[in-house]
Amino acid sequence: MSEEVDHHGGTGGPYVERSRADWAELANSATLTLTQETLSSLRGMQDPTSLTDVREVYLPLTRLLAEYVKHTGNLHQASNDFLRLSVGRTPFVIGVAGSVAVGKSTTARLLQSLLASWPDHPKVALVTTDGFLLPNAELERRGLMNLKGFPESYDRRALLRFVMDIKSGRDKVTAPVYDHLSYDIVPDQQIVVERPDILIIEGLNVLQPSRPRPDGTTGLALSDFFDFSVYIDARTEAIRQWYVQRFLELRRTAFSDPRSFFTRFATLTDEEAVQTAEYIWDSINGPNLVKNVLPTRGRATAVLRKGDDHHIEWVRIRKL
Ligand SMILES: Nc1ncnc2c1ncn2[C@@H]1O[C@H](COP(=O)(O)OP(=O)(O)O)[C@@H](O)[C@H]1O
Ligand SMILES: CC(C)(COP(=O)(O)O)[C@@H](O)C(=O)NCCC(=O)O
Repeated sequence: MSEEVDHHGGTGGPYVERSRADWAELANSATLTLTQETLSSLRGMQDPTSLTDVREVYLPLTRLLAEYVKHTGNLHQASNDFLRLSVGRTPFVIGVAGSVAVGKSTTARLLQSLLASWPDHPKVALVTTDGFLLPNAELERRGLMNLKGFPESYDRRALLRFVMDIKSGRDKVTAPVYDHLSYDIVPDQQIVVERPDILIIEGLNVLQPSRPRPDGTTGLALSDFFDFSVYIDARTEAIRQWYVQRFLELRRTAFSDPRSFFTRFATLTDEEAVQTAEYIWDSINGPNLVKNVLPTRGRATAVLRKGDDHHIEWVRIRKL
């Protein structure tokens, strides 16, 4: 294995970076139980993640996660002993962050499946933060319809309360549900999370710092309650291309569904569809990535960096 690569001044930076080849070696002899069929069902639209990628990238990541889960459990026990308490362990919370169209949902679903297949079969729940977006009617009222995905388009208080309730060890916590097809919150529908061993929370803004209050003080952030976090990274221009490609595919599929908010896009020509996707990217998702999402990358425990062809090229881990 080669020496660690470090872009932060010799060995002084707070991160260690591993090339894909070196990272892949860390899987050691761990066996992959995931089948091609399961992988296909977990992959997002146009996501080329292969079983080789799972073996070389995600398997080592889950081995590292197993260490974090085990040692967090030991720390919980030691803390209980010290405080002469016998409180139960709260769910281990993993945040998955990154741009729109970078492939967060594939990563989150893969992690859920791989972690759930550990020998002790932990209960692994997955919640996406889009359920905490304000309903379209409220976004319209606040003039935020063209800022969907920006921090201010979420009910941030409800999102923080959700994670705090999870970390309080509550038996049953609920989350609202978003539907990409109708492009809105689904009224009267909820996800129920009942004391999982592990909770994965995936979304653009999960690593956002808390926003300053009017008096200048700051409160708690979602990531204050994370035990581990993963940021999916790639060149901004590459993600823009993936967004446009996915939009073209959605035009052929989801947008043709009469229930879709975007039915008006189903009949666009290729050229018009590319222009529309580029416009949405350049006016909403691109600026959100640069202004709000990318600046949170340094807070992640692990960064998975993709090349322009979607394949993960290197992995960066925060030193402990
Ligand atoms: N307008 C849409 N209609 C239907 N599905 C969509 C639409 N936009 C995004 N999706 C789907 O929603 C999921 C999440 O997308 P996104 O938030 O961009 O995250 P990511 O690509 O990082 O997983 C993806 O599987 C994508 O295919
Ligand atoms: C729903 C999203 C904000 C993602 O939300 P997340 O789950 O990351 O909180 C995003 O996929 C989206 O729809 N953005 C709005 C601009 C667009 O239509 O691409």
